[in-house]
Amino acid sequence: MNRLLLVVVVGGLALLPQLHVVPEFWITQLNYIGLSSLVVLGLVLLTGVGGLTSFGQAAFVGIGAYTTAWLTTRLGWSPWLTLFMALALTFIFSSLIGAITLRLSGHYLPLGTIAWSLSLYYLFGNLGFLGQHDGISGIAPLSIFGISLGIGRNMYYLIWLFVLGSLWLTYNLLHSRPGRAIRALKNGSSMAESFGVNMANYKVIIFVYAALLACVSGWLYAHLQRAVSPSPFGLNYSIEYLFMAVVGGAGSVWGAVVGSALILTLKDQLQNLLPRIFDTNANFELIVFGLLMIFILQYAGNGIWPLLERMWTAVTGGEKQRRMEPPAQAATLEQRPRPEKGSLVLELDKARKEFGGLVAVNDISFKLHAGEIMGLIGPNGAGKSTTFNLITGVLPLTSGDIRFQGQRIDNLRARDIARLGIGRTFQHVQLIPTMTVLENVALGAHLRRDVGVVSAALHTDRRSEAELLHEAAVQLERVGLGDYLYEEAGNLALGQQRILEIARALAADPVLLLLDEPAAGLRYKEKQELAQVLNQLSAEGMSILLVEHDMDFVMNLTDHLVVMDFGTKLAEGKPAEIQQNPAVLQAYLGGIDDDFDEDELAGVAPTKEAV
Ligand SMILES: Nc1ncnc2c1ncn2[C@@H]1O[C@H](COP(=O)(O)OP(=O)(O)OP(=O)(O)O)[C@@H](O)[C@H]1O
Repeated sequence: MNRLLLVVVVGGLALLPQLHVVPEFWITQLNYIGLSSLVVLGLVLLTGVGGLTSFGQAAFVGIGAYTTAWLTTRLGWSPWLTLFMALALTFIFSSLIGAITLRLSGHYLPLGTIAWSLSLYYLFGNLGFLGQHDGISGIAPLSIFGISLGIGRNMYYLIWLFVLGSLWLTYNLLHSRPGRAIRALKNGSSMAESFGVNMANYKVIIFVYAALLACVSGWLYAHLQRAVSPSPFGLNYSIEYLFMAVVGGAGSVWGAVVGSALILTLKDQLQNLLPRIFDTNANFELIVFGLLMIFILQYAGNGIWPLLERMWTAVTGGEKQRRMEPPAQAATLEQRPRPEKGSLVLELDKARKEFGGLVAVNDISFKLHAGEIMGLIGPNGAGKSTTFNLITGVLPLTSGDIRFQGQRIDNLRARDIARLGIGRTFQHVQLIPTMTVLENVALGAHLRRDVGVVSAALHTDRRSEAELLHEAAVQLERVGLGDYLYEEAGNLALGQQRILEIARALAADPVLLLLDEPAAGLRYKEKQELAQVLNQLSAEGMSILLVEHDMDFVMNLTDHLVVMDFGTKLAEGKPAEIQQNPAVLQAYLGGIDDDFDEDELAGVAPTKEAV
């Protein structure tokens, strides 16, 4: 949000209760909007950003509310102490169910959240010491420094202090090292894991984070309402929170406030208006909400906030200017030691991969040395990408072994292999399209700094963050994308997106670079520039293994080629030898692949050795 607008919003919020013309009803309404905003903010992170749908947030509100209700009324604890108790309880509970539920994928995950949310709801309603369905009443109001928060106008300040604080924490978190990993969750796990991100951990982290926000909301609710009963913690309310997130804009922190304000205001107005129109007390507002949901999904799939943001930018134009500034100068990240030029970097020994009855990689063996550029070529379906996935740990080997700098890696996970110094790009570009080019590349440097969630949320990570962004900018400059730092990655042409993937892989400071069809979609001049960058990297000692269908590009660039066909190694040697190899010519001329023709393979362009 623009700073000026932020000052206006915060100033307005602070002044509102002081204006006695503002009726008590609106203060109460704003208090409930604040309470909902806290829960919905958690959903923005969990569902909007992380792509994990939860129908159980109201249950966590219940844990916060019941903990303080019971401890203050039955044991006489201070409410401020119960806040920590409620947070601790929610932390333990959400970590446990998160670790279990988040293993589920697809529609099983929302179903799982419904299951435990219903269980908790019935637990609240049936436990005798929690007052069963009558709940607990007589909860004392909060007070700070002798000032009672028993009246709505005072409680308002505390609620909105929590809301603004949570918005700040969440915004910081999203724009940080862990935040980039969280934003990668939605795109599936293989890409981010290839840069060392432990995706399962981050899923649990955002689940717990969202649960803690809901718990705070419940704690505040109990002391505002001064009584708790199970009904506001049921499935209906969880659905309503999700609804608020979608309507407000599940991808942006302010969407939580906008969604909560819109839905609660609309609900209240409709509850007044509809009975008068239809002369009945039936819950017709639910029908209106259903229609509204269809309308929003149809015409503003990302919710209301992005529309408001776009309108504001169009009016002020200020955002554009700020975007032009490159990230601040920062210390250069330290590099891992490079292997001696010519030393053995990668060795595949009878690597084999079977998919059921299909042998996609059939006992392939080859060696790659430091500073060498090796090409892996072959017709479509030859097993090249599968070989890449075996090396990077995305797929497990059926048999054989793979060694990287002497260490066996075929039993390691993708993120552990990334940690050893293997960077990669993907055959089908895997970027986070709504994230800037700079942030996408910074994700590649994930393992080079160790910033945790707490430090990111409190924004004490400034130095590390500046170093990561600086490194990302340096790599983008190196591959020729320095003019696109703040462009959304999804707006780049496909060829540029491939180059962006190379910059991201370089940001990981790899010893070995695996490039899957890097030249696809590039124009002639761009290919030449790419070849120049790769040659320079190789001169610096980087080992490169690339899969490529463009024969001119491969023959000019590589030192060594391995040719695959139907999963088997057909030939291996220098480009000039491969061009003359009868078996290779036969494989390409057999009509298996349209990408090749005889002239192309025969090397119309001079090969690297000839140059
Ligand atoms: N996950 C999978 N499950 C089953 N079969 C697979 C899987 N991945 C790849 N294959 C099959 O393995 C074979 C090799 O595929 P691979 O993608 O490795 O070939 P490729 O040489 O990279 O082809 P292209 O040049 O078209 O990308 C193909 O027959 C493919 O259908």
